[in-house]
Amino acid sequence: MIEVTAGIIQNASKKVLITRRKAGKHLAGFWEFPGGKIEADETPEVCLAREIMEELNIGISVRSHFMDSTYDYDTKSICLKGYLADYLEGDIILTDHDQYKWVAQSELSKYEFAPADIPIVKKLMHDLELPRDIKKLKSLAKELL
Ligand SMILES: Nc1nc2c([nH]c(=O)n2[C@@H]2O[C@H](COP(=O)(O)OP(=O)(O)OP(=O)(O)O)[C@@H](O)[C@H]2O)c(=O)[nH]1
Ligand SMILES: [Mg+2]
Repeated sequence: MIEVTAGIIQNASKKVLITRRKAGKHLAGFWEFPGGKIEADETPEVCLAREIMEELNIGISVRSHFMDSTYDYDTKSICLKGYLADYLEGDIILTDHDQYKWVAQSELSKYEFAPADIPIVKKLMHDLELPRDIKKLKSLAKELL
């Protein structure tokens, strides 16, 4: 099982950074949360910050673990470790990707993500719906009281 970190990186306006894998790479053309393989003796947090600086030239601050998603591709099995992170500094320079986008969390389902990412996208969309459900419950409770 290959352990891979993936950053759900948010900017000041809460948009999330997604990147598209360039031609020649495994899963070329699919969108992903940028990151990469964890090296020996590296924590996921250190790995993620390193990969993001190497691949995108930006500094981030890793906030917390979000969820893991395991997926068996034909040639390899991957444990994708999703972490929430904040954008800090730097202008994006692409090396492993041919496109990047800052997107609202509610728009994530419009993009074709790598298969291992789908559960992470689903959870991000689901978490977004929670506050709305709580509001509905509150107004229902008021009506009943
Ligand atoms: N970084 C990243 N990799 C993902 C995601 N989803 C997913 O299936 N993968 C797969 O995880 C594997 C390793 O990721 P990677 O190619 O970014 O690893 P890396 O940066 O260390 O690159 P390298 O192997 O070219 O040195 C790839 O097969 C990639 O397709 C994702 O959201 N982010
Ligand atoms: Mg990578």
